[in-house]
Amino acid sequence: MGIEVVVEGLTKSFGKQNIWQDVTLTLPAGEVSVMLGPSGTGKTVFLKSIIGLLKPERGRVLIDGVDMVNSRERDIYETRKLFGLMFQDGALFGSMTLFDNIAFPLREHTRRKEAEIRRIVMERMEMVGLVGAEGKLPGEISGGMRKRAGLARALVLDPQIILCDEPDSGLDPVRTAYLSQLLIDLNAQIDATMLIVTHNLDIAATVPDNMGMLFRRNLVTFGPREVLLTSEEPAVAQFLSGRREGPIGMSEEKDAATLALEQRTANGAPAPRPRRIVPQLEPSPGLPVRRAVQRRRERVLGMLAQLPEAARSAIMQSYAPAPAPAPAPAPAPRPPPRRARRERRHDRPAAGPAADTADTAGARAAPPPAPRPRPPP
Ligand SMILES: Nc1ncnc2c1ncn2[C@@H]1O[C@H](COP(=O)(O)OP(=O)(O)OP(=O)(O)O)[C@@H](O)[C@H]1O
Repeated sequence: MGIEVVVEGLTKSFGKQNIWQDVTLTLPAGEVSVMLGPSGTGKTVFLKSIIGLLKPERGRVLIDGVDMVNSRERDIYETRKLFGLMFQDGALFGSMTLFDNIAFPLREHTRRKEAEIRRIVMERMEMVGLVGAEGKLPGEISGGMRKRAGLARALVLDPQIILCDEPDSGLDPVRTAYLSQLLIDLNAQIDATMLIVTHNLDIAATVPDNMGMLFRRNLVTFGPREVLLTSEEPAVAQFLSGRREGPIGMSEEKDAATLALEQRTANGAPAPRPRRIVPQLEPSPGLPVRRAVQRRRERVLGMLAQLPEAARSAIMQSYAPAPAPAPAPAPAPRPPPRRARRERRHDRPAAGPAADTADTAGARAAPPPAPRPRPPP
């Protein structure tokens, strides 16, 4: 099972530029979380801080008892082996085949024999649907395949925490939909804790158990997906509806004058689209159920009283038992005996739709016998 990641009071600056401050959240073990936020709000910096590649000046990131900010470098290095990283561009070595790229962490960090490495690499390539492309160079394959290769490489060391930085960047909507399914399928198969940074609203709507958003140097919110998806917080609502009207501007945030002008002219702006929570993706048929689902259910129901009303009702709806299937239609009445039928025919009014008897209805419902398939010429 994946490992819980506890972030407490994390603050990161580069010189005088504060990126975000006092970020506190927990990535629940084995669940999938998404971090949203306009460009430049420090999502990548957040991922790098979790894995200990960047050093925040305050706060802690606790993983299995190790603080990735303040512990000894040796402990941080060891704990980093629990992670799988998928970068925006796949970060593949251009001169190596996909096989060698994916095998790279195994050859670098383990003493496994080549036969064992081959088995693991081929297994991961199968998981991401790349079997047959082992000999290709990154430059010879599509962007979607490069992403999947990056994901396969992130998986070879059996990570318990997977960080994905904009896995959808550069992908068309169809490939993005496949990638969303792949992420859920992976979670079902390996039960790892996952954090995905993305701008993609389809991924955000269908993949995660939990969601958060960074804006204006703060974590606006983090919690069960329903909290963010029903949030009335202006920056969240604007981001989710992809509108220009709201506090998010071209350069991350608007100044007060622009916002005031916008509010004065708000009457002319198109009405925001109503928001609807779509169901979370299920693993593909044949895969195990996600073990995180039951754990999350218990966790979320336990915190229900502390959540806003809209989120509470969305959660209750999602956990409501599925409606019972509609009752089977009553069997058609049996045709009366022949004599009675003949008598009744005399009473019948003019023929029309109302004259639909069990006989005719039955005749209509029975499809004509299907023609037998002809053998091919
Ligand atoms: N090593 C660094 N040194 C100085 N500044 C940095 C460094 N890394 C990132 N930054 C700055 O931190 C800010 C946040 O960058 P980051 O890449 O984390 O944003 P992001 O939210 O991931 O953006 P995007 O969605 O566009 O990828 C930016 O202003 C960036 O210039």
